[in-house]
Amino acid sequence: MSTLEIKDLHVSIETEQGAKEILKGVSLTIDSGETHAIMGPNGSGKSTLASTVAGHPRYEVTSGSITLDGEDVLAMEVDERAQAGLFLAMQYPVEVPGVTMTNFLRTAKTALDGEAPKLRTWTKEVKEAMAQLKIDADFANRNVNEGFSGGEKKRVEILQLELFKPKFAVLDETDSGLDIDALRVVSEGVNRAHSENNMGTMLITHYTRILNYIKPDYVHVFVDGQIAEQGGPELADELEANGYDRFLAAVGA
Ligand SMILES: Nc1ncnc2c1ncn2[C@@H]1O[C@H](COP(=O)(O)OP(=O)(O)OP(=O)(O)O)[C@@H](O)[C@H]1O
Repeated sequence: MSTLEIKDLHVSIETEQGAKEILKGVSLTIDSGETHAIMGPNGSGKSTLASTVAGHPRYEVTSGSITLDGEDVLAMEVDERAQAGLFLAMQYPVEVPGVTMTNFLRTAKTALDGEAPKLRTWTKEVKEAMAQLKIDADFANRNVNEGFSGGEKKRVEILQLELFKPKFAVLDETDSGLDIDALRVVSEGVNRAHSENNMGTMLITHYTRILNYIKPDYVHVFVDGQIAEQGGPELADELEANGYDRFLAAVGA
């Protein structure tokens, strides 16, 4: 079993007015196989948490720690974090002109594993994963995310998740912009990664709809750079019914 542990994390960004603290002491422990949903109002710092775990240079960790099985994640470069088993699916996946999906997937898999996957089994695996995610075979020859619709980009993120087999995934608003069918297909991909690889997940979302498909073990309410409350799936239902008012009032926002 693996553990991703975030302890009393404080993160600032540099603005024109000087340093601004966005995360104000976040603690969260995710074990293999667990799904933790993070819900919170706009601007509360959810994406900042995701980007900090992934190692985005813009975010400065002023105190606290992130460890993966006791190893200091904050001391790792971005590629080392991926090699250690962390995966980030971003709110806005980037386009990579001039690099086909086929080349990208194989190059990334080689970099992650330290050796090239066997061509015959790999090609079969990619084809099967694409079919399960209902991604047309033509996409293999297209440049990464170039001209992909929002929903297509999200499917391709989950394709990577299934092929790269990370220990932990951070999914930042993977449900945004998905139609009902795509939401189901994408959720099934995440669920497969759970059951087949015992992946742990931090799932950032605004809507409880995705939680009908990907069942969270824990729900954390994120307000003003902190976790205001944690509970089980019933907490998501309360948020859906009542919004964030009671949590915002508690921090005086
Ligand atoms: N360059 C910047 N200058 C000032 N404030 C910034 C800058 N970058 C981020 N922030 C602020 O950091 C806060 C946290 O943003 P973040 O994207 O992490 O929130 P979020 O919870 O993911 O929001 P959303 O639900 O809208 O995606 C926001 O108030 C945002 O305006």
